[in-house]
Amino acid sequence: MDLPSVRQKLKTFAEWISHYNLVPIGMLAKVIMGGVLKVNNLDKLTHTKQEKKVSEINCQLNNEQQAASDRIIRDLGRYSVTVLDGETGSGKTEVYLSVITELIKNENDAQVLILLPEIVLTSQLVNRIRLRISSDITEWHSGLTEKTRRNNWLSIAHGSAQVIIGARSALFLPYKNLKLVILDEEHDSSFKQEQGIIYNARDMAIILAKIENIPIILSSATPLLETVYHVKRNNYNHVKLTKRFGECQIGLLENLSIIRNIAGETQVSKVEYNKSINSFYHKFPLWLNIEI
Ligand SMILES: Nc1ncnc2c1ncn2[C@@H]1O[C@H](COP(=O)(O)OP(=O)(O)OP(=O)(O)O)[C@@H](O)[C@H]1O
Repeated sequence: MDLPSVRQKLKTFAEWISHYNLVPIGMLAKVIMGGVLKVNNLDKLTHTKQEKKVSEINCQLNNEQQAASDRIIRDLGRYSVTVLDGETGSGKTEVYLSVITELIKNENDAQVLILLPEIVLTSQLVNRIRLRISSDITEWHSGLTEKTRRNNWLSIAHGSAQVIIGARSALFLPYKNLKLVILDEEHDSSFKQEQGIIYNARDMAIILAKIENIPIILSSATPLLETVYHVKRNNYNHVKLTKRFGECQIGLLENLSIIRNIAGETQVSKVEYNKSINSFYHKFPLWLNIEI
């Protein structure tokens, strides 16, 4: 039977997680096997080979997005953490999709992992990417049937799956040639797994990138304070999108970057602005002391 072997880097990653999160390595082995390798179903371990067909992205980036994409592409090929910071609707997803296409264009066998905080976001993004760059997107989350799970796990291990979109546990898959990790909505607390194996997938994704010596992109409209701290210390690269794409409007002034932007463009009166900022400051006092 043509079963993939476990790469040393995956073992190193599992050992690191086990040590850091005080988790028995056996429990991690089970997650790595993805519920796929079972003694009584070895005969079912065959998979449909995926056709590699990531194509040119059919989207023209604006100047700011293009500059962001170019900046990230410059760092492909080695470990780096880049914060892709831009308000909702500024086109962060389009930027990282263009990075993915560029990467796969240059390296035909490269695999990319996009980690999302919620399963429900997975299918939305899968549909969007299918329209944009490729029909072969591989999903990984608890909502898959056993058969799909088996097929996807094997495609990932054999390297025929190229763009993998998943929830937390996708971190532990046996990638053959992982070259880029993207963590979308990096601030989302759902990246914390609080049952069974307790870990923070956001932090562990950075460790995975470090061990694999590959770049990781942290995408967010509201980066975490610890992310802001690392940007200020120059530990992370910082790429900023300052404009929403097109002229779409957002209903509520709930986000500091929106409040700032509106103040900058003086679309609201000073009194309204001060009222918004004071109420925000009341809720999140630390934010206002940190400019990035
Ligand atoms: N260069 C572009 N060309 C065409 N459409 C674009 C472009 N950039 C962004 N858009 C469109 O603008 C909308 C918002 O873009 P996108 O989802 O990439 O933003 P985002 O910053 O990732 O948003 P969120 O923070 O909600 O994840 C989408 O409908 C997207 O298709």
